[in-house]
Amino acid sequence: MPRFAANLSLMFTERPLLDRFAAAADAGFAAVELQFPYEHPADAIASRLAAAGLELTLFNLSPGDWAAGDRGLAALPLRRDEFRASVATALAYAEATGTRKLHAMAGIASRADPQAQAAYRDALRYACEQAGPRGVEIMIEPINVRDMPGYFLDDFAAAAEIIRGLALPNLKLQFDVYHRQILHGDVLRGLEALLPIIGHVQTASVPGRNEPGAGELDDLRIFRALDELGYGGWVGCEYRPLGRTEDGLGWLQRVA
Ligand SMILES: O=C(O)[C@@H](O)C(=O)CO
Ligand SMILES: [Mg+2]
Repeated sequence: MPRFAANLSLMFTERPLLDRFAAAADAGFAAVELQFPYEHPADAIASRLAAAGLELTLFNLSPGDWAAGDRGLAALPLRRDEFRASVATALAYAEATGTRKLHAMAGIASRADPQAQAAYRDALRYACEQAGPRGVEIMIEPINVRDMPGYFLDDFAAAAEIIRGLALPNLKLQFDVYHRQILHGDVLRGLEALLPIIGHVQTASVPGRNEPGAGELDDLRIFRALDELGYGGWVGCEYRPLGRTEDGLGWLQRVA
């Protein structure tokens, strides 16, 4: 079975963020991921990771002003400077926390807009150039537009075309099984076809985005397929527990 990382933005939310690291370690996780770490100084996160003996596998670049509706900056031509600043901030956090994967969210824009397309490619080139010498990979993740209406990158084939077209050694696909199933289905064939460009995988049941096994897919079969395909990375558990986080970890014991 693959190795699982708890997503501390959605799991263990019964406590403040900084207290979730110890809770994840106590529950048996060796790694965690985060959506946005920026409310806390990087060294505060680093010391909680060290104290809990955890690896931080991935977090996102700043998405802009989430409360105002921003969902990333990469495809927004007028936010180029802000995007570039977010790369520098994320790389400083990555260095402090030993994180090797960063997800660059695209933003709310149309893929049919040539200016958005050009901005996106320029932003990804810039982020990869900055991240490469530091041993960091940049992820792009197709997100379903039921959850995020108007999101630029809502198609796995489009993401693959961008990654293959840019041909940057540290630009990879974040394959979130939850989004894949809602957008296209055909999860196993998708994993198989896209494996060479996959840099990170995330899981949640569909449609509720809860514990693996709680939805319409055979999530355990998907985990086995990841193993069979030779995926050696972490699987981020980006789900909202149905009840108390610890009470919903039976699926993890079953796959361990
Ligand atoms: O799937 C998601 O929503 C996340 O991976 C993310 O980073 C954006 O919220
Ligand atoms: Mg995701």
